[in-house]
Amino acid sequence: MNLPNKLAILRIILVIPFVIFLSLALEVSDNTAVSMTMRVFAAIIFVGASITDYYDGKIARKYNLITNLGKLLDPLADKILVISALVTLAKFSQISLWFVIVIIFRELMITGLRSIVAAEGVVIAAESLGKWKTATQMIALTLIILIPFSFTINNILLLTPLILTVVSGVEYVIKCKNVLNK
Ligand SMILES: O=P(O)(O)OC[C@H](O)CO
Repeated sequence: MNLPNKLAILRIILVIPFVIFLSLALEVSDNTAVSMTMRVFAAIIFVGASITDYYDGKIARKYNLITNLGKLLDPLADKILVISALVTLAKFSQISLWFVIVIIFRELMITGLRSIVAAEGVVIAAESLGKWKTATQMIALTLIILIPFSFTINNILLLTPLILTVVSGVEYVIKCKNVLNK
């Protein structure tokens, strides 16, 4: 359990206070001081957790701490964080449930494929498109968490991450298919 993996675990643990603050913010009206304060707390935790995503990879590469556990844990922690934000926002009708379903479907499918391929002895780490997908998801979600936009604007903000989620998902499916066909 090296530092990058500990940071990924921290990202998972931070989901608990994050969901509590975001739910509290959305339960009260959109523009009260209480709601805005809760939004700011939720956004700070979300951004903090997202930053650990940037640093765990950087530290792992710099200090040669890349492990198979890390290659699986890092994307999993990102997915847990992003999905927790999406589900909470959908629960309070802030974003389209269909967007959430598509993203969860992709994330579950890729995690499943990663495990199947890992059982064959091949570990598929995050690709550049997958990293962009996660980065754009985190940026769009930070804006949606922090600012009480309308339902339509929230969904427009999620369009780019949604497209990258699908396209990068297809890229992984092709990669896994090639590994399994070998
Ligand atoms: O697209 P994935 O599943 O490889 O996830 C990418 C990671 O979240 C990048 O840190």
